[in-house]
Amino acid sequence: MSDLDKALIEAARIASGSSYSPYSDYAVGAALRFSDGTIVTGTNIENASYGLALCAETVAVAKAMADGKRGELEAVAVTGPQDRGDGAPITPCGRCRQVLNELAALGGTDPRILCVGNDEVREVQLSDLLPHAFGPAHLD
Ligand SMILES: O=c1ccn([C@H]2C[C@H](O)[C@@H](CO)O2)c(=O)[nH]1
Repeated sequence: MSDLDKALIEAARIASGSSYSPYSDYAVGAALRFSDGTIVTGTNIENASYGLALCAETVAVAKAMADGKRGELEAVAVTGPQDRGDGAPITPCGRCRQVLNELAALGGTDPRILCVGNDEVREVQLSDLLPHAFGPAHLD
């Protein structure tokens, strides 16, 4: 794995340290890398009204876009807790796939998604996770 990808995964892990997840105790970290090298991170933010939880990936996209970031989204790393489940790589939920797709479409990329597990990093493309996506082009 490249040093750039290792750094992206590390950034996601560090971000998960700020997770506010008292209800699930499931800290997720996400890190976005743009083609200019910029990294934007996010972590999950839960709510006493459980269904209002914000996922790490969605928070990262919101942070980037709120700061005016509109570049080419190159890669995304997602990390979860290492002591839960079977340690399989964590994959973005359905809503996060759609949210990521919007940012990716703006920059015209199909980003690599690095799904981090305990013993493995599974790399997929966003288009693998969300084939035939609905996006901004449909509204032209
Ligand atoms: O891709 C995912 C999947 C889940 N979560 C969060 C939502 C909730 O806070 C916790 C348990 O579902 O993990 C994310 O942040 N990203």
